[in-house]
Amino acid sequence: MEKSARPRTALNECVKVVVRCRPLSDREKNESYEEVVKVWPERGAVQVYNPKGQDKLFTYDAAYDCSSDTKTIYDEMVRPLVASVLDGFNGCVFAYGQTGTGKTHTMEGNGDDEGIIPRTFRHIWAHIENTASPDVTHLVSCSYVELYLEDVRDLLSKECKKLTIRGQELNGFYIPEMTSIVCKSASEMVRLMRAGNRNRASGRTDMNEHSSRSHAVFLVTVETAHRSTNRIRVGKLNLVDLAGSERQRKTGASADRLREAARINQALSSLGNVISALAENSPHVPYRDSKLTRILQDSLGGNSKTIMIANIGPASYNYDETVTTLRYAHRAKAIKNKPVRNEDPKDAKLREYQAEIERLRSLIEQRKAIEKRKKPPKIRSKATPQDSEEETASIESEHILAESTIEQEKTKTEELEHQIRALEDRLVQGGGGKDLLNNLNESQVILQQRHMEIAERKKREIEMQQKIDLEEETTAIVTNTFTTLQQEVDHKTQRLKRCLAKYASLREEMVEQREAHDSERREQEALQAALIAELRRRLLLADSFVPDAGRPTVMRLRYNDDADTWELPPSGAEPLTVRPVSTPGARRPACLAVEGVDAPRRRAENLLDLRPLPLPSTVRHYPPQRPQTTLTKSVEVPVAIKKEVPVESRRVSGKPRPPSALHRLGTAGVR
Ligand SMILES: Nc1ncnc2c1ncn2[C@@H]1O[C@H](COP(=O)(O)OP(=O)(O)OP(=O)(O)O)[C@@H](O)[C@H]1O
Repeated sequence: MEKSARPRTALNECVKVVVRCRPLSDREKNESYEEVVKVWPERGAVQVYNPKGQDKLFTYDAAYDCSSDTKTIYDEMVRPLVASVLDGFNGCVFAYGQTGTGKTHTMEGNGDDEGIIPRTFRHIWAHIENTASPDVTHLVSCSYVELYLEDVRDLLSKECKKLTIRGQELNGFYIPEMTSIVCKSASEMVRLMRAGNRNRASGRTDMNEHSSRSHAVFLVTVETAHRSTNRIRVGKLNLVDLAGSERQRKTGASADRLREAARINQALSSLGNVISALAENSPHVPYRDSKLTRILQDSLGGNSKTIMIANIGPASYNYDETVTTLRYAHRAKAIKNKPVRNEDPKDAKLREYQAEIERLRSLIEQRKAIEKRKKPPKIRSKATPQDSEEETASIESEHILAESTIEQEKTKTEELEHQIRALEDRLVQGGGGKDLLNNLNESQVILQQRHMEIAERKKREIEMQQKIDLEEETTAIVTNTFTTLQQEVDHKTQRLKRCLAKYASLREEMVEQREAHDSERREQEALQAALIAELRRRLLLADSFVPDAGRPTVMRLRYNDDADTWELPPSGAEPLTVRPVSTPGARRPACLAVEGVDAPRRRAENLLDLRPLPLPSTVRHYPPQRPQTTLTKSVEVPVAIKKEVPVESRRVSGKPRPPSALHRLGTAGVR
């Protein structure tokens, strides 16, 4: 992601939230799970049957049931957003949901059901072809990154190199070294997407055969220059396929899958915190908490038009996760963004290319002018038989020199012309369209416009329906006239009952939310315990096998949060916690009195005792085996030697053993 221009004057626009429910999977059908989700597309509502209490009803900008296809979602919701991107706005479409609910299916597609990402490519190129004119120039470039285990990886680079997110909350975050490839057609973009997908981390879990183990962001940048106005508009579109939230007991994750799951859930929880903070208009939004929220900063509460697609499954055994996703999505509805058209931003590549083409053209002109002014090198006529041998040789060498100078000049000019052609080739100039206008005809454009109009009308219908539902109650009260007192009492009793029912349902909701929160916490604790156990195993291995010599270096490693790397501070930069002991041959001798913490000469310097707390010994000391000998009067080993020497003092003669990594970890979290 490149640094985006900050908004100048912006109108607030809420994040649009869409819910899509997938059909029951074969496995769910075989295990005879009930369907607990009912979608009301015409109301934009989703109802979830609650086995323990009242049903839950949530309303959104749109809701799609299991019979709907991605084409409908694209035409009704995403098409207007992509049209805005082509007009110079930033846009973001992100799919969120529990693992195995169809996020990748929605974003990338599956078989005949083409996903949102390839549909976007076709839409962009249809627009470029349709607006082709000598006045307009387009430049389309793509990048593809994934966030895997808190590493940002470039999916379009050869070795998926790790990238660093730069910037600050105030000016926005960006990824400067991300590969950006200029594309000339929709099929080229699809090829890029597929190449990136091959590099993407995925794996098998009990919930999904091909589960995405990373959050992926496909960034499309469309730059449009108008020659008549000399203005450049830059629209950036983030297409995000998040990894799914998952519960360890359902996915059966262990080892690497467990580590991935922990990171996925951590990033999603940070995303949830950002959404909550924005929805509640909190003064602090914790974007810095994870890389995912840094990448999505502009899309959530910033300069962008955003659509969230919440994917859910209908099976009863996923009731808790479905309700959590729906609550999450409902909260996101309140987020207000401030989109503005990006006009003439500093980092527009198109401007750079145009300037470079101009510079190369003027260079060629200059060369041509100089060549014209230059007198052609005086070349003597060919050697005659009367010329001496020396003269003949000099004339020939002059000839060769002149020819090579002319040749060099020619190649240089050709090189410059080639560079211009290469740059121009990257730009899609209107009118010069090779096979541009072949694919799309007028009627298709009209059809697309009609689609947008229908979608707009449908959206308004849903909004109206939701308003009507909301106002129905109030209107009934106002319009009711009562002929008898009893009638009024009955009506008011009915209202009271309804209010009490609502109150009860809210209380129930509160209890459920608390339970959900508790169960999530328990899940996180279990995950944390499993991870710490794994970490302790690794640290034990490190303590047992990393040689003493390398230990101090390892212990000096510090994590730099900003640069997002482990760093080794230069030696001597840190204050010493323990005074170094003298070595044999050194000026001062080492003795126990000097090395002890309470040594008088040490007291003034070490006010804090920074040594790690001792852990109970994990090593069992076996008594030395008595040699099996027939001698009755064996030589007794002196008691002083047999006595177990404490670990600390055993090392006094040499260097003290540096604190083990296990000491630093302590016993926290281990069961
Ligand atoms: N709307 C749908 N219609 C038919 N099948 C679907 C639909 N949505 C998802 N599926 C099927 O469900 C399975 C899981 O889908 P997918 O891999 O897209 O889930 P996901 O949410 O991306 O999972 P994860 O988070 O683990 O990557 C796939 O086999 C997919 O074909």
